[in-house]
Amino acid sequence: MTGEELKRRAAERAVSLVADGMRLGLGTGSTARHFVALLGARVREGLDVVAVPTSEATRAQAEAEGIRLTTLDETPELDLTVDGADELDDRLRLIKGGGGALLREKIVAAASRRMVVIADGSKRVAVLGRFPLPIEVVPFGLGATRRAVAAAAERAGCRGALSLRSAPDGAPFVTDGGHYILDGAFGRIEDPEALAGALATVPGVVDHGLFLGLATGAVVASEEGLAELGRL
Ligand SMILES: O=C[C@H](O)[C@H](O)[C@H](O)COP(=O)(O)O
Repeated sequence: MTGEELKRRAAERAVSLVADGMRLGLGTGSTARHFVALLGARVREGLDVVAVPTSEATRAQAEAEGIRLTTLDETPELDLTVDGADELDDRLRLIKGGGGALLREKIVAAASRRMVVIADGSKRVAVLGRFPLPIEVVPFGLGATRRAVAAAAERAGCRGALSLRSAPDGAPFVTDGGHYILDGAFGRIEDPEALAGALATVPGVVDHGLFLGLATGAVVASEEGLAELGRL
C-alpha cells in the first residue's frame, strides 16, 4: 500500500466519526486533505456540518468541496477537529507545522472538544524530535529572537541548528499569519513540556509545533491495519 493509501485509510476512519450537526475543525496537509475530500463527498450526499479551516489552503479546498465554512468568531466552540501530524508519540503528544499551519491549527484544536490525529505509521515515534520542530516567529528582530530561542531550548536540554524556513523561490517562507518559521533540529526532545515552557518565554515566538494535551485520539494506518490511540 502506498503512503497516500494509508493516509486515506486513516482519513476514512475519521470521517466515520462525523455526524449531522457537528461543528468541525479541518486540518492542513496531505493527510488532512484526504479527510476534507471524503467529508466533501458526504456533504454532497446530505451531511449537514459546519467547519473552520486551519489554513488558506484548506479553506480553498473545503470551499471547492462545498463544505459550509464558519469562523471561530461565529462558532467559538467546535465538536471535533481532524488533523494530520508530523510526529506523534504514545502519549498523543505531537509535532506539527511541517506545512507551516501550526498557529491556526493549534488555535482550532484548542477550541475543539476532541482532536483526532490521522497519520500513516511513519509518523509514530518513541521520542519526539526527529522531525525538526517548527517555531513560528515574528519577522521583526529575527536575529535576536533566534539567539533567544537557542538559549531557551538549551535550558530545556535541546540543542541543534535553527534554520529559517525558505519558500521555493528562496525567500523566507511566510505563514498565513505573516510570520517566519525557524525549524529546530533538536534530534530528541526528552522533555517536550519543558521545551514548550521555555519557548513560551521568548517574546518573538508566536507559537511552536509542540501540541501537548490537545489530541484526544489518533488513527494510525499501517500495512498491519488501523491502530486507534486514545479516545476517538
Ligand atoms: O502545518 C502543517 C500541519 O501541521 C500538517 O498537519 C503536518 O505537517 C502533517 O502534514 P502531512 O499530513 O502532509 O504529513
